[in-house]
Amino acid sequence: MALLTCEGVTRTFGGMVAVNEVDLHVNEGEIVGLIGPNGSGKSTMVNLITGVLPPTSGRIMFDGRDITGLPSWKINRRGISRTFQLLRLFKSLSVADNISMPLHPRHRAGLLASILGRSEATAEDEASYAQACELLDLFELRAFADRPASDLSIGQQRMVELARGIIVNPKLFVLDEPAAGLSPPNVDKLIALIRRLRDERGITILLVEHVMRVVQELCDRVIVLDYGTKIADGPPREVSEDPKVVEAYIGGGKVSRRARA
Ligand SMILES: Nc1ncnc2c1ncn2[C@@H]1O[C@H](COP(=O)(O)OP(=O)(O)OP(=O)(O)O)[C@@H](O)[C@H]1O
Repeated sequence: MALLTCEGVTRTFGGMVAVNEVDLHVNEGEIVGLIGPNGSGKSTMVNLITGVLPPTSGRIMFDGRDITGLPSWKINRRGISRTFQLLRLFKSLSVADNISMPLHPRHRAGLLASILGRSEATAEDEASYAQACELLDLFELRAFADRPASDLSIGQQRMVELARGIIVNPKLFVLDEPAAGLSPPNVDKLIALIRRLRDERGITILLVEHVMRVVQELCDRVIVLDYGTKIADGPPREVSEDPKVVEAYIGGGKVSRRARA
């Protein structure tokens, strides 16, 4: 069953069409890759799905409801979580605090009570800390719970970003280039971890990724964008042999192709 459906989704910036009439769906329990040359519209598509940007036209349905144009915090509450291309950790905060941060606005006691140090806030803080530690066990980073995020390597920081994304128990987790800058052993760890998120926690995954090994090994299905238009949608092996996809990549992305034009 489709958890996410985009119908005729378009986004323009001035006269430039970044995403052009895209139809796509992600089924419950699937790991779907969203790929394409530089500038093909992947990040814009992610921003439209997660409410960072409203579409210019088209409709986005999630879990049976229309989420088109909702702000990102509402979309997050409906069950879509995401990571960003650039790491967004608070380096001086502890690893556990970074992971539990998305829980705080949801707490009954809220930020003010937390500042005033009321006991209800303390109980919720303890519960958040325990949840963060449980995820740190899963990510094999438990020993770092109380250390500042700045003590972590880039690979470990990416894991912390993933943990922060799933602490709210999303139905759909959208990952924007999670393998960027990772060493090959860390890419292996990432692949295993994302698979566990789906298999053990039932989280559906939409993954933007340039590292093709991740896409080939992990994805059930791959959607390809080129110049904002969907040009392929199918199993990874089939898509990688599709002449339109080969041409899009050989064409080299927006810089060289627009220069050629
Ligand atoms: N806020 C914006 N204002 C104007 N143009 C934008 C904006 N965001 C994206 N674009 C343009 O939209 C097009 C698609 O960009 P987008 O970042 O979505 O592509 P991408 O496939 O994610 O690229 P990359 O792989 O390099 O991250 C590009 O031509 C980009 O310059």
